[in-house]
Amino acid sequence: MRETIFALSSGGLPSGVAVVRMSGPGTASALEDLAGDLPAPRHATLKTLRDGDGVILDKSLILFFPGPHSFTGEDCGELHLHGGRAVVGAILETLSHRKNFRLAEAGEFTRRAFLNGKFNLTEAEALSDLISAETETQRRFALSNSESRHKDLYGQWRRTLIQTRAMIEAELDFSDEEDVPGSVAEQVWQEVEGLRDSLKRHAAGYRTAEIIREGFRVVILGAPNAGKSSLLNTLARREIAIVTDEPGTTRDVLEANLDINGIKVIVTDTAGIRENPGKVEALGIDRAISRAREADLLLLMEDCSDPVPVDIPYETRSLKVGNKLDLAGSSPDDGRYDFAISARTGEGIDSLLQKVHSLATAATVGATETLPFRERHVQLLLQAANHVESAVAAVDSPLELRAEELRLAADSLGRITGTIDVEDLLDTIFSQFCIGK
Ligand SMILES: Nc1nc2c(ncn2[C@@H]2O[C@H](COP(=O)(O)OP(=O)(O)OP(=O)(O)O)[C@@H](O)[C@H]2O)c(=O)[nH]1
Ligand SMILES: [K+]
Ligand SMILES: [Mg+2]
Repeated sequence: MRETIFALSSGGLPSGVAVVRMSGPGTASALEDLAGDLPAPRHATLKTLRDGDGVILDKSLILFFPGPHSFTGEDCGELHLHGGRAVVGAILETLSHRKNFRLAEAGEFTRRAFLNGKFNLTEAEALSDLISAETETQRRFALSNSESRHKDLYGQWRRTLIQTRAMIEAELDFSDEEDVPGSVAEQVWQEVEGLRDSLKRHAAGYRTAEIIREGFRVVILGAPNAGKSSLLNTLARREIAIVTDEPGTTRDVLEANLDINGIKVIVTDTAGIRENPGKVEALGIDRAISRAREADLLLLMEDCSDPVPVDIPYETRSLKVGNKLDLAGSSPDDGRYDFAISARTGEGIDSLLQKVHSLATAATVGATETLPFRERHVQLLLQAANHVESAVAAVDSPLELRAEELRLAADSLGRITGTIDVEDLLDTIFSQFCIGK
């Protein structure tokens, strides 16, 4: 018999209300035993909940959602408890003693919903993103991905591939006849080549999705004492990094997550770069340089009252920032810096932030398009593109083989949304969800 799963689905305790959710065949009898009788479907009903010995557990709103019209497609129940640790503890304890009841694993409710056809895989992943969304851009992106737009797009591409196969197979069937129109094949292959390009272009859009989901990465680089850590603290509005007048204070990589007008930005402070550093500092400098390579934007910082430029090779977009404007007396030479600021007085910080915001916005404009938003999606898309490429390139191969490549490409696409067997992927995908989801 299928187990009934349960979990605290609301956040940390204590809280005003705590929602315990359950799903599975034992739901109705559990609600009945707890509340005395089963409430009408989908009607919030105030009930006194008791354990098996009749001891009162809590007075709470309870809901019953009979399957298949529920979140998971199974019978589901919700207990809206008083959000105390002992209350929730007592309820979970009582449920755990029921036969075939157990605590849900991470993402298990959503997994059951997926298996019952409530949504496809990308929609489930988008739901997980919606729960972790911290900024407006992340929220909107996750919501739009929770619609069927991936399934629509990949479905359309799969249909093209399947139709093409059908045409090739038709050609095979008639190949012993004289007047098979060779031009049909030509036109078909052109379309397939176009599809390969679309797949590649679409896969490349992952970078935009990554910036939205993970954050736009800004790395501050510069000589020791330029004021990098001071800038990080000013931007984060708290003392994340130690600031002293000693050059070489920061040895490690420090990060602050900012929400700049709805976009997640990760600012990284690094060890000051200089010749002949100490042992620990040298390791810090290596880290600084490797972070700089992954950055979306570098802030190359100098003390503008005493500039010591650093010279490292990089290809990333960068801005030159002159700090300690308050010490420089007057604005530094025109053109030497993109921005002159004082991490101490806050002068110039707003316009620097505005610039960072506009660059981050530019990097995320693609958010309204359908984009792959997991590494997993990209791998399958590139797999599909490679199969299509093999089909296109194998001009001298038998048509059967080329048709087979197209079938493999269509399957790769189907795996993204879970249209095609994905059993082996489910553990990895749903374990990234939180408990109770
Ligand atoms: N007057 C003035 N002093 C500043 C400003 N920004 C930083 N400082 C001072 O400069 C010194 C170095 O600042 P840090 O923020 O530690 O510099 P850093 O670049 O992180 O230095 P390292 O970690 O050693 O590479 C400290 O004494 C700060 O108080 C500024 O805008 N104006
Ligand atoms: K310092
Ligand atoms: Mg520092």
